[in-house]
Amino acid sequence: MPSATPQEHWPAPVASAPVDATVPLPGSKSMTNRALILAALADAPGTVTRPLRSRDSELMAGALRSLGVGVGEDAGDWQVLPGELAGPARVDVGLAGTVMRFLPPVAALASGEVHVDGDPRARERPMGPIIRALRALGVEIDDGGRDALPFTVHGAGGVEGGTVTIDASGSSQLVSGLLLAAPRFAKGVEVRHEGPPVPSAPHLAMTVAMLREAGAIVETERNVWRVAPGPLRGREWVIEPDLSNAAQFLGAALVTGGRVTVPDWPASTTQPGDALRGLLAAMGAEVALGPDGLTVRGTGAFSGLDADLHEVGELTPVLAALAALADGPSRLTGIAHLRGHETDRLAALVTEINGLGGDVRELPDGLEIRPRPLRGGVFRTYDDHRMVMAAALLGLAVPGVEVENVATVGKTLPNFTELWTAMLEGA
Ligand SMILES: O=C(O)C1=C[C@@H](OP(=O)(O)O)[C@@H](O)[C@H](O)C1
Ligand SMILES: C=C(OP(=O)(O)O)C(=O)O
Repeated sequence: MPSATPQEHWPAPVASAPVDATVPLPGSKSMTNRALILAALADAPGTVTRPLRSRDSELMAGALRSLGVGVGEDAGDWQVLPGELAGPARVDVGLAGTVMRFLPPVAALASGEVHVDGDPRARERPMGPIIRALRALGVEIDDGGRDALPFTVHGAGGVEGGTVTIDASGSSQLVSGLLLAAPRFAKGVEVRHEGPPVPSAPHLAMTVAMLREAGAIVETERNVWRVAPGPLRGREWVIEPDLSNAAQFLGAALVTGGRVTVPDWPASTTQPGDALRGLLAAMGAEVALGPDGLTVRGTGAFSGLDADLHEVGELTPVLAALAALADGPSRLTGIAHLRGHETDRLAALVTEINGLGGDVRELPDGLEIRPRPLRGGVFRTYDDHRMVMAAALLGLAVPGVEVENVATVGKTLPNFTELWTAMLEGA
């Protein structure tokens, strides 16, 4: 099936039989963009093997190049040549949370001006805490009083660093961004979080683990992270498949009562997508992790889900779609911060699933979903890749789901429609 252009609606295919497929997935967005930052700040050249090639990771590579880092290509892998970081530069973060939160602390290490901006929605995503934290660490930033994008980092060729307190309840990336560049700060950093709980604990664990793999000294306590100043090693980063992007494929096994295997599923990982094993099992799937990868089997019937998704928020859109097709009601909580994601995901899911005849209600911190017979219609995606993935899953069971701007899925999975079609053809 050809990919649709942004203006066309993509007719989500209905499953005519239980799926029976093995779906190899491209690399993790979160690992790829961390590896690029750590490689750029290293003391020797490095490589990123099997990286995700998508809008978010190309934006990260482009941003680093504009600061003087060599990011070359070799058969789809990236070779990273750290260089003197210097402006003037203009950085486009697109709608990538990882770029908008991880790049400014790197820009602060450069000499010269670095202007940072992104898509219109990027200007609405939480940035204030990291802007204020960088200022407290000695960085000059001109944001015109907006406390948000766009802004200009006036790089002085180095960052003093030290201790800073921030409220990272809006996004774990506000902490990760400070930590990833901190080995290069003169005093390193101590980040203390004060406020409602920080979401996405696995992503923070990923930041700490990858920093340590690069040779950084990192200590953590509850709501405190300390990174000592010191060199980062140039090394090879081998990127795991993106387990969050497995959600809709594995979900297809439940919806159709079939089987989906995702190869190369790591035996242990910091990726939040690994939680799919427990979450899908709780909905009634048979889940087996073996030498072939992760295999999920559905029986045709599956139950609703009562889960706190605070730590794995990015799984919400696909789980909500699955819940709308389940045998019983679901309650997904702990995800108020999704209002600051690519779109207000709670509002978007309520509007679009209910637009197909569903019954989804917004809670102060989540969603309540009561399955109802759904009908076809246009499913709007709000520049959110995961809304495309959610719509495709609904379309397996609901004839006539038309997905608006399917190309927006290229944020993290440019070959999504091809993989989806191949899955349905039993690849
Ligand atoms: O650090 C990362 O790679 C990410 C952290 C999470 O962000 P939030 O903590 O803002 O939800 C997650 O949702 C996002 O997709 C990727
Ligand atoms: C929230 C997400 O992305 P971002 O990295 O832009 O925050 C996501 O991928 O679900």
